[in-house]
Amino acid sequence: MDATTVSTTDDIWSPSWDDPFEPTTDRDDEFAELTDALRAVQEAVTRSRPTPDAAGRTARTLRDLAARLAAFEVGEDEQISGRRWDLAGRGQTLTPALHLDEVTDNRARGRVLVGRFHSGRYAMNGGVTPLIFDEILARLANSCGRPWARTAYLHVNYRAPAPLDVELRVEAEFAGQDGRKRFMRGAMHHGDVLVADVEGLWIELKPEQTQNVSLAVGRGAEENS
Ligand SMILES: CCCCCCCC(=O)SCCNC(=O)CCNC(=O)[C@H](O)C(C)(C)COP(=O)(O)OP(=O)(O)OC[C@H]1O[C@@H](n2cnc3c(N)ncnc32)[C@H](O)[C@@H]1OP(=O)(O)O
Repeated sequence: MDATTVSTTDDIWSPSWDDPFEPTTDRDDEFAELTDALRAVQEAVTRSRPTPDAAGRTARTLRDLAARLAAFEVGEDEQISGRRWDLAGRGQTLTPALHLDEVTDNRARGRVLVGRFHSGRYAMNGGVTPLIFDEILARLANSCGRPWARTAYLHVNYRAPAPLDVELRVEAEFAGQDGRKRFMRGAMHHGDVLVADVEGLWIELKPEQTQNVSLAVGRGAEENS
């Protein structure tokens, strides 16, 4: 078997978790499919209570897959993960896949669905909320040709437990600019219920702070295609 061929573990996995969104990826896109598959594994491992034998066999399979992918390791500027701006989730699996419906000069709107992998016990883990806010606020802060800025703070208020396996709406607003400082606001809703809101500060980087860093929101897709 060459490095691009992997075995499956159909005998062990029988995924039961369906994403009610449309498929997050173009199924002809192999890297996007790989990311989707990894999310499915994360969710399935979290939801399972395998026998020791099934756990051991699965662990060996996963280690085998990691070793096969290690043959394709590249530097951070060459990797695909996190740089596929055209995909929900940008081809990464740290943050739940955020489906962006709109990004304008001063507003962004998206949807996210969080499974048990990101659970803090029957509700979304409190550390995941800032991940989602950071994602959408950063996209807005750095959109429309604005020079790259980094998060200086995120002040999150948790207003209600965020339910799992249902669609949450996430909104971001560009609240103002003062020199290099960009003030951002955001909110997360489940239906009419405000789940969390946030205030964030992004600071535009000075030239010396961008050295050796490839920064381009929205150009990753073409770079990687
Ligand atoms: C779209 C892609 C999705 C991925 C999302 C990724 C987004 C991120 O998570 S970025 C990673 C997390 N953030 C970081 O790692 C940033 C770490 N921090 C830094 O690098 C620096 O502190 C940085 C760049 C934010 C600011 O440093 P520096 O440029 O030296 O700022 P400095 O000149 O001291 O301050 C500029 C202004 O900002 C203010 N400021 C800076 N930090 C803060 C802060 N934490 N709180 C309040 N004000 C602040 C200063 O008071 C100053 O204000 P003023 O101009 O009125 O005097």
